[in-house]
Amino acid sequence: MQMFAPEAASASPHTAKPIITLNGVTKTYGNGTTALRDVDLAIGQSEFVSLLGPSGCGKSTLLRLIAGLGEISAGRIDWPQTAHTARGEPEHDIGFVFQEPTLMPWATVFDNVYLPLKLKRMSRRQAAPIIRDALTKVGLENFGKAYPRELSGGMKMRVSIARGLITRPSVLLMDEPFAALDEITRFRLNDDLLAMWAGQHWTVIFVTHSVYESVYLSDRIVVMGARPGRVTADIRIDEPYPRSEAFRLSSRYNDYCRLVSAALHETMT
Ligand SMILES: Nc1ncnc2c1ncn2[C@@H]1O[C@H](COP(=O)(O)OP(=O)(O)OP(=O)(O)O)[C@@H](O)[C@H]1O
Repeated sequence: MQMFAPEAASASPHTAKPIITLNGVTKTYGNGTTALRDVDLAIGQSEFVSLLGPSGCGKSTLLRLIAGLGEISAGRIDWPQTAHTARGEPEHDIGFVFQEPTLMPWATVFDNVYLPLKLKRMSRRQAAPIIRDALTKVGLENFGKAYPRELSGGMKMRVSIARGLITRPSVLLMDEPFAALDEITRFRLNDDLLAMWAGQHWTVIFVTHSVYESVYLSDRIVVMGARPGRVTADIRIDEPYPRSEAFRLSSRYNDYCRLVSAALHETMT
């Protein structure tokens, strides 16, 4: 595996304690497909990590296993900083945002965002200020009463992000959330996501196919290769936040994109 580490140690979050560790994680599906083999990875608290790799290299599988959806075939995933229930299950809150906003079409924006709190048995009255705050953060404060069919693709994705964040999770898992959006909307949501992350500093694990998006957003890019899915490079984007259009237009951004593209190319050939 290639490691691209910066010369100088940078301040947190790079030096943060791991919040999730994967050791020798292997996943073989019932049909015999080995989606992941021997994945070792430590995700630091408050890191913004992108998983980048060709189609079928196991990015979504990895995200789902971290979310506790599906059995691991070998190896282990640990949450070293998290308390455990009496049954040994980690007590962490995870937010999940999918590529499709997956909103309930019959429910208003308010009710869509309310769902995770409702599942936690919080009353509408108690939840209302929390939902208003979340909708304000994603720029939809005036759309609580709207239905999904009345929203653009970007707005639906904002609702999905508000719903993913409503329980104030310590880890937000995002599976190609902006892949279906046009470039302008995507850039805007990239900026909004970074602004929210700067305020809260949850840990983000972000799956993408886009080198450009991963370099803009992440402080670390984990490149994966296929057949079997494994980590082939771990690249730090040692560039301060907040990031802006100036970073996107800078030569450093270009250099990082070239470096990451080369690592991706290598894994595919
Ligand atoms: N439920 C399943 N049953 C059997 N095989 C599966 C299942 N889910 C995924 N796979 C296989 O596991 C491998 C990894 O799939 P996964 O969706 O994790 O990759 P990915 O990197 O997220 O792909 P993409 O970028 O195209 O979304 C693929 O070969 C896929 O066909």
